[in-house]
Amino acid sequence: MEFDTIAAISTALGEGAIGIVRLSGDDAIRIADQLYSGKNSLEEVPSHTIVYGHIVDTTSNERVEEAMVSVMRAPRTFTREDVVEINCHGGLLSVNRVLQLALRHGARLAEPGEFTKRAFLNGRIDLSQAEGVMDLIRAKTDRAMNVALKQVDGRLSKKIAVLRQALLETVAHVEVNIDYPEYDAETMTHQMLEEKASFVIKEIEKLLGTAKQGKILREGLSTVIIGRPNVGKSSLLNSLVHENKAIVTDVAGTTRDIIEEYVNVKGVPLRLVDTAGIRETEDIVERIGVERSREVLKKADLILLVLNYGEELSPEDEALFKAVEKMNVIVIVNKTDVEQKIDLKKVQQLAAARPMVTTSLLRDEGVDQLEQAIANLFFEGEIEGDDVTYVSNTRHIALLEQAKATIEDAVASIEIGVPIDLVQIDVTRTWELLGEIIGDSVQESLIDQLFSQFCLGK
Ligand SMILES: Nc1nc2c(c(=O)[nH]1)N(C=O)[C@@H](CNc1ccc(C(=O)N[C@@H](CCC(=O)O)C(=O)O)cc1)CN2
Ligand SMILES: Nc1nc2c(ncn2[C@@H]2O[C@H](COP(=O)(O)OP(=O)(O)OP(=O)(O)O)[C@@H](O)[C@H]2O)c(=O)[nH]1
Ligand SMILES: [Mg+2]
Repeated sequence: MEFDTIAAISTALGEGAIGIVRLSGDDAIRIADQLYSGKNSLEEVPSHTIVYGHIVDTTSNERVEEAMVSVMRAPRTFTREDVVEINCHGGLLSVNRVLQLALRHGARLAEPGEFTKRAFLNGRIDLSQAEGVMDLIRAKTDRAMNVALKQVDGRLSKKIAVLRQALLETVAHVEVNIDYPEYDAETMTHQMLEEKASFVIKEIEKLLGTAKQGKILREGLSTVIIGRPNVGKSSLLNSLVHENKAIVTDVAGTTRDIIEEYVNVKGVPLRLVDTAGIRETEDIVERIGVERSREVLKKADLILLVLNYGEELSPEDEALFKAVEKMNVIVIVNKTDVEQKIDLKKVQQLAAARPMVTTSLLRDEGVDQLEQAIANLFFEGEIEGDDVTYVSNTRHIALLEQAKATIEDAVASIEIGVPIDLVQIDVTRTWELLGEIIGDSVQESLIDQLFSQFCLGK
């Protein structure tokens, strides 16, 4: 495909040792050569070499920068187009000046994600790999990074290709039977179609089975701290974040609204939410906070329920246990440094099979056990093996679910004896839905939207 030549700063904006201006497109080398002054013209240097020289403002004939310039000719490049990377001194102004010069000489400022988009449009990577690139940039833990890296490598793409091939074969088979009945092609019987379909269903289920963990790795585990006023919820957030983010006081009702923080707990990324203590309240501001607390509660993946070691269990505490009955809960009994009033046996009963940890956040005790409990809950016995292909992207999950429903429709139709050429419509649709994951048959507007979420220069 042919596009215009784009340019952008591809390194983080700010001061750094080196900043890179990247150009891609048919004119990349010609444009860069106009700014470049060195031993040879860039048009003459062999592909995939880096050369030393200066960047010159031709209007004033002034040396703007000292640079190393990489020249990479298509198609063995990130975008499959000619690519030039100008490595400048990493001050914000100098990198910007070089970019401005490139734009003046005919390059167009790239849109966010446009380099990666070209890698996709030029067929070097498919859509799920491109989405992996974005996840890679955003990954907050090593595990999340490994998942993204596998996706960039095309692990998911290959799985999808196998399923689509199986579906395509059945469709082709039916077509041959319909169009050329005189050929003695083996008739695609209902049973054969059903076998292929159940293979596809099983594989989709396997992929969807990884979705929960995959999504957690990618987006973070939505974790909500709840408990009566003053039990130490905000102190807990601060301990896990290892910073004082939330205001802690001895006044019950200190936290009025919701505080959110990202933390990495032994490889598990948490989106940690501190709430206003859930209780009946007269204060109208606080009441709004309490209502919002109840709302976030509904969407949580994990609840940290905090109790006070120095107080007897109250009906409110028991109500909290009830409110989170069907959820993932870790019970934390805090303030073990004060005199015990709580009945731990009773807590154990209420906690049932859920993990329970005692802490003194004041003395920084028990936090490690708590972190271990969180990690165990999500990775015990299921540390990812190399053979697991995680599905972590909401778009992919939705498409897999639709594909599964559609192929299940096909199976249901087979079972009630619907003619095979009608069943085939569902099979074809399933093939299309799976194709959307890798970017086959997706609309241009969706592609634009997906890539626009990237950073500038990627
Ligand atoms: N300086 C620099 N570093 C970078 C990038 C970049 O664009 N520039 N990348 C940008 O994200 C990443 C590397 N990703 C890349 C992926 C593929 C190709 C590439 O040229 N692929 C060719 C084959 C190259 C070969 O085998 O020699 C291809 O697939 O056809 C380049 C970079 C990270 N580091
Ligand atoms: N003795 C003792 N005090 C603690 C401990 N953890 C927290 N506190 C104190 O308990 C008080 C309340 O702590 P917060 O973290 O603000 O409690 P909270 O649950 O967020 O309170 P609200 O936001 O008002 O609902 C503060 O004075 C803390 O210093 C602990 O382990 N031992
Ligand atoms: Mg608080």
